[in-house]
Formats: sequence, structure tokens, C-alpha cells
Amino acid sequence: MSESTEALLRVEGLSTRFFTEQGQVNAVSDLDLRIDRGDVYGIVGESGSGKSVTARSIMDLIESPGEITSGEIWYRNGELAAAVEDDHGHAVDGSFVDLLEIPERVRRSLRGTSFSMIFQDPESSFNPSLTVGEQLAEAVEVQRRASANPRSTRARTRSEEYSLGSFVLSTMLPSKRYVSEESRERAISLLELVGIPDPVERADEYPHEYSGGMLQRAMIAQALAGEPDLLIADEPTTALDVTIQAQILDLLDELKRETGMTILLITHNLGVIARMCDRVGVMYAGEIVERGTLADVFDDHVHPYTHGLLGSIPDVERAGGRLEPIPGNVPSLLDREMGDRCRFADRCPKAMEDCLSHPPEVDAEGSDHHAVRCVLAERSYDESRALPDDYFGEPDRPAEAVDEPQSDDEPLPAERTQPTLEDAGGDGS
Ligand SMILES: Nc1ncnc2c1ncn2[C@@H]1O[C@H](COP(=O)(O)OP(=O)(O)OP(=O)(O)O)[C@@H](O)[C@H]1O
Ligand code: NI
Repeated sequence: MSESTEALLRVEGLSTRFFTEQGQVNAVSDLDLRIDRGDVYGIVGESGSGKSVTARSIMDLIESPGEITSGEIWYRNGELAAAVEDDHGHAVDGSFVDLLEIPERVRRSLRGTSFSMIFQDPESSFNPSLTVGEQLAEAVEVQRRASANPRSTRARTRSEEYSLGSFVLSTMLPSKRYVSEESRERAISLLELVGIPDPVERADEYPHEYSGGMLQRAMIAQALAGEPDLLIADEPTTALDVTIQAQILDLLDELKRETGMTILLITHNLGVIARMCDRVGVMYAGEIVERGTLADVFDDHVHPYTHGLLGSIPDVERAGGRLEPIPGNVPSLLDREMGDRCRFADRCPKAMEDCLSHPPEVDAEGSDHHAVRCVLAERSYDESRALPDDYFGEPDRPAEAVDEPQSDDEPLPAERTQPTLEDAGGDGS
């Protein structure tokens, strides 16, 4: 197996639910994905499709009333596998460890060191009363502790966790000032790495003294402090203006090339996907409906939803390139309101009788891991089996399958009520 096709993370059958007063929300359902080391894996889909919940599930950041209700998250880390093997053999498969089967304390210790996440609003990642440099140095220290001598943890942990020593770290940080000159220097070099000019001076500044773009860079530096195996970037550029967005994407691209880092990139924007990603998962209503290489998804897609997303060619140069919304609304994810049918059927121009039962994910032609959740992967569209336009109550579906004369008295955009695919930087007009 070559380096370039080595899986770093394999998510299998992941389901995450929220148990709210309104009922059970099926935010993520039976989701599979595989992220290879050194790749940028993109997740794209409309608002509310479950992208962030997927990322937060991997990071173990789902909080009540949310819960991962099933699935496996296999992470390749030989050292971790060796450490957990004795006590949690069922969680180990070769050098993979199922993160959902190890003690919570161990899983949480991977945050920052194995997995790091950057968010839309960098403000939330910084404490306003500490300098940026101090906070980066703290992150560096956390990493140092994580890889500290296991014996130093031994006295404090119960025997069950002893073998996990090097993976369990103290979350108590002793002081708000620089822990060591070494970590201060590392903080400065991290600022330099992410392209902050005058890093020595900027290290002593507070977050509010940074511009939005600079703080975004600093947040990336913070995420890199622990030298994570996987960086998860959830809409990392959405709040930024178009020029800065492009710069941040360039930075991520550069970091990927220079450090070989693996990135999970979440975005509404197919232009960003085209520019950054090796593989893509297209999400709809909590499911990955199509996944594969960039070429599978852009050139050989099977799912009409993927086709719809590609409906307008996004402007690759402009990170905020607007996607044309697909007519209709994203379905409710409330369990009691979800039928058994394909979740996209009511908006699908190719909906057939076959779509009234929920399609499993099947392999599609294309790359090794091109998979799709659509009956069209196995049979071609048959107009005689098409569902009538008003089958789902409202004539929501585009009239593509039916040959209707163009009329100019009713501009389609005015009809669109759904939020969907709001993009990063507006439409640039
Ligand atoms: N704390 C919560 N309680 C209840 N439902 C939630 C909670 N967090 C998320 N959800 C639901 O889970 C679904 C998926 O949300 P998620 O944030 O993953 O979407 P997304 O694809 O990231 O959307 P966006 O592009 O707008 O960020 C949504 O229906 C959302 O309402
Ligand atoms: Ni999100």
C-alpha cells in the first residue's frame, strides 16, 4: 500500500441524533467516509445537511441533547493502538483504533494533538485577555504534556489507564504566562508559518489587535501547535472577505504541501472544493449521497443532487463563488417526519417509483471509492416509472424531466424560498 492511499480515518455507519423537545433529529445517518493521509477531503452540501455535526462527531464535540447513536470511527495510530490493545482489544484493528470504543478521557486527549479543528469565527478560539503568543504557547505546552514521559502520569492514573499514559494529559495549565522560552519561540515560529508579518511583535498583541484575516491565521497556528494528524476546517473562510478567503485557502494548500497534513474541509462552496480537495463527500439531509475523487464527483457523478449542486459553475478564482440553489426545501430531519423514501426524491427531477424506498449506498463506476446513494447507480432513468410532478404535494420539482415550453412571465428565482447554499462572500455584486 503506498503512502498516498493509506487511510488515516475510516468512519463507518456513523449516526448522530439530537433528542430535542420537538423530537428526535436525525442529523447524521449511517455515514461512511475514508480520509487518506495527506489528502484534503471535502464535505459539501446545503445548510443543515449535517456537515458540522459530522465534523463535531469526529472531534467528540457532540453535547447533550446530541449523541452518537451508532457507528465506528477508526483512526490509524500505531502507538495509540499498542497502548489500548491490552485493555480495549475490541477497539483495535491492526494499527487502527475505534475512537468510540476507548475511554472518553483518552479520546479527549486526542483533541489538539491528533485532531484539531478551526471554526468560522476565530474570536471564539481566543481568550481576549491573553496575548496571542501566550495562547499559542499554551497550545504548544499541551502537546508537550501529551507526549511527556508516561511515568509522570502513572502516579495519578488508575492502573487501567496506565498503559495509556502517554496519551492522557493533564488539562490543568499552571499559569497564564509563557511556560517556557522554548514554547514562546515555537509560538513565534507558528505565527511565521501561517504568514503573520512581524511575528515577534505580533505575539505580544491581544486578539482584538488582529484583523479578521490575521486572527484566522492565528487560529490555524493554534490548531497546528499540537502537530495534529488531521486538521478539520469548518467553513474556515466564510466570515472573511473574498481576497482574504483566497489567501487563507492558499495558506491551507501550502501547509498541506509542506507538512503533508491531512485536512477535512467543510464548505458550501464547490469552487473551494474544486480548488482544494482530493476527495469529496456530498451531503444531503444527514447522509453522504455521493463520494469519490474530485473527478468522480465533478465529471462522473450519478446523483441528481450532485448534478444540481454543480448546476451553476462556481467561480474558482473567487472563494465566494455562488452556487445556484436547487428548487425546493431541505427536508425535515425530525425522525417522525422522515419517510422511508430517498430523502431527495421530492426535489429530484428524476424521481421514480423506485425512489419511494430508501436507497442503500452502492459502488458506482469511477474510482475505487466512488459510491452513491441513488437507484440511478444501478439502473437508468425510466420515464415510464417517473413520479408525477405533484406527487409530493407541491410542484416543487424542476420541470427538467418534462418538456415544457419556456415562459418568461414567472422568473424562477423569485419562487425560491429555501435558505440553501448561501455562500461565503455574497454574490460579489
Ligand atoms: N444542538 C442541536 N440540537 C438540535 N439539532 C441540532 C443541533 N445541532 C445541529 N442540529 C441539527 O442537525 C442538523 C445538521 O446540522 P449541521 O450544523 O451539521 O449542518 P451543516 O451542514 O453544518 O449546516 P451549515 O452549512 O449551515 O453549517 C440540522 O438539522 C440542525 O438543526
Ligand atoms: Ni456547519
